[in-house]
Amino acid sequence: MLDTIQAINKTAAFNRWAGFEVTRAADGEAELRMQWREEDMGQYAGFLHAGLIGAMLDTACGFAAATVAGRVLASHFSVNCLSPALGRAFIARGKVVKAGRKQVFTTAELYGQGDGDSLKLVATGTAILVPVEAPPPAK
Ligand SMILES: CC(C)(COP(=O)(O)OP(=O)(O)OC[C@H]1O[C@@H](n2cnc3c(N)ncnc32)[C@H](O)[C@@H]1OP(=O)(O)O)[C@@H](O)C(=O)NCCC(=O)NCCSC(=O)Cc1ccccc1
Repeated sequence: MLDTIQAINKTAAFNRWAGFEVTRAADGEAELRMQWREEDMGQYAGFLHAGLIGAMLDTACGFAAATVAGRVLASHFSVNCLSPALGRAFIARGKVVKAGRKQVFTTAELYGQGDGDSLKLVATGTAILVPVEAPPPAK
C-alpha cells in the first residue's frame, strides 16, 4: 500500500514541487513529510504559508482515505492554524475517522520539526472524501 500511495503522490506536479514524501500509508492512516524551503514557502512573517498548511493536511487526509477507499476526491476540508508554522521540516499525519459507503471522514495534524526530532503541533484539519470512479478518458 505504501508503494501505491507513493506512486500516486509522484503523479501530482504540485506534490513534486513541494517535495511531499509519503513516509507511511496503511490501514486508514498516512504520513507526509515536507522539507521547509525559505525561498518560496513562506508567508509575510516567514511562517509556512497557509496554502501549504492546507495542502499538507488535505493530502494526508486524502491518502489516509485512499488506503481504505481507493480513488477519492475531497468535497470539503477545513484547517485550524494553532501556532505559527515554523520548522526545518513539516509532518502531516492523517487518519480515517469513519469510512462510509458514500463519504470518508478524516482528520489530520500538522507538526513543525525543530532542532533534533522535536515536533510541535501547529495545525489541525478535517476532510471529507468521496469515493469516485476513474474519470472518463479525455476527448
Ligand atoms: C466527486 C465530488 C466530490 C462529488 O460529486 P457528486 O456529489 O457525486 O456530484 P456530481 O455528480 O453532481 O458532480 C459534480 C462535479 O464533479 C465532477 N465529478 C464527479 N465525479 C468525478 C470524477 N470521478 N472525476 C472527476 N470529476 C468528477 C462532475 O463531472 C461534476 O462536474 P461539473 O460540476 O459538471 O463541472 C465532486 O463534488 C467533485 O469532483 N468536487 C471536486 C473535487 C476536487 O477537485 N477536490 C480537490 C482535489 S482532491 C483532494 O484534494 C484530496 C485528495 C488528496 C490526496 C489524494 C486524494 C484526494
